[in-house]
Amino acid sequence: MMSFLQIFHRRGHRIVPRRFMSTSLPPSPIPIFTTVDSYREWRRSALDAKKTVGFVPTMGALHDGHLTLVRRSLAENDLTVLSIFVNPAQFAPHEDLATYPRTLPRDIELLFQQSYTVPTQTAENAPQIRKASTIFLPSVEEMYPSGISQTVADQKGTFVEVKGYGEQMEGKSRPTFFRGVATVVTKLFNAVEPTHAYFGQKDLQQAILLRRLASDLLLSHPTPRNLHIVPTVRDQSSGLALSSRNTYLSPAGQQVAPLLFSALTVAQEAWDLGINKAACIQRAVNIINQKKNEVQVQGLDVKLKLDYIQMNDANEFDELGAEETRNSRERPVILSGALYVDSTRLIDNIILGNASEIMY
Ligand SMILES: Nc1ncnc2c1ncn2[C@@H]1O[C@H](COP(=O)(O)OP(=O)(O)OP(=O)(O)O)[C@@H](O)[C@H]1O
Ligand SMILES: CC(C)(CO)[C@@H](O)C(=O)[O-]
Ligand code: BAL
Repeated sequence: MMSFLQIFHRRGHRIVPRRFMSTSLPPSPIPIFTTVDSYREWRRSALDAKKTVGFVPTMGALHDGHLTLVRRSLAENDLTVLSIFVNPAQFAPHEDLATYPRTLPRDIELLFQQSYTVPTQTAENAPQIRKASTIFLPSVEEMYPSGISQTVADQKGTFVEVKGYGEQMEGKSRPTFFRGVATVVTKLFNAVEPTHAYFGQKDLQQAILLRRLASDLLLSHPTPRNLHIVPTVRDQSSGLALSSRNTYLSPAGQQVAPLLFSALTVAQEAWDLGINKAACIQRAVNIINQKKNEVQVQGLDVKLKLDYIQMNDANEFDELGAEETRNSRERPVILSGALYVDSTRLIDNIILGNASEIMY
């Protein structure tokens, strides 16, 4: 049987699948597949070799949040695949599809730096070091053979909707977002056939909705149980959740961006004291308003606009009633928010209650 590397052609330190020797790709020590067919050839050999495949879907512009998902996958799977695809269907026509950061050469470099040393049973065995196995980098045409319009009314072809779970929180502000995400992730799962898949808590509604999708569509690659959610990685000193869109922030914007997490933390503290939902959220809103005043007094060149702060059931996503307290809820609650810092929309969340019911 051919080894994994035998199906690639080596040229210097660049390794690309034989079937795709494009000059438009940057040099990469990690094999890059740009078509589903070529990826499937690799996937078949992984299947024959009975290897488990961990999958980390991304839109690129990698940071330590993504890399934490990669490291978890490396630790839990024989092979790890990372996809980079900026999915037009999840961007509304007025959103930032055109300007979304695209940093492929740096992404490849960062990914290649990640490794996991498999613990060995005996001192004689040489330690096995795992690194990412492949990057799946499809074109828009590859992912949307029927074409794709960002305007839902103009779309033709097959789309996936998770009804009842995409209208709250993020879905209220971005009504077509989860349709786009559910559609592309279904396609990615079909193409990549992962044993395990890894998503970040920063986009918690997305990850829980995708578990629902895996359950409703009876997926086996991955099963809902094998769709994992990894805690949000934050800037150590400010608490700001890492996000590709943070690169849009001006210096003044970077200074105030940790505000969203601070406001959520204040609401969490109030909730833990037994204070009701409406009052918890009011305390968080007060923190934001206070900062708006400070910004004005200090003459900082930055505009803040709160989109929402909400509390929703972590399974059904129904919004909590104003009078509810921690005593009225047995199951975990998502405390989440979105804040515009100038035109950059930042999101964040904290799980209230038993997070281990969700975070696995
Ligand atoms: N700070 C983070 N901690 C943990 N996971 C994260 C973090 N940021 C992103 N992820 C996860 O990485 C995966 C890919 O996310 P994506 O490529 O959209 O990056 P992003 O930083 O979330 O970008 P954006 O700025 O567009 O929200 C998602 O599952 C997302 O939840
Ligand atoms: C899951 C995802 C890769 C689908 O495009 C995207 O929404 C993201 O990066 O969170
Ligand atoms: N991380 C979520 C991707 C998006 O906002 O489009």
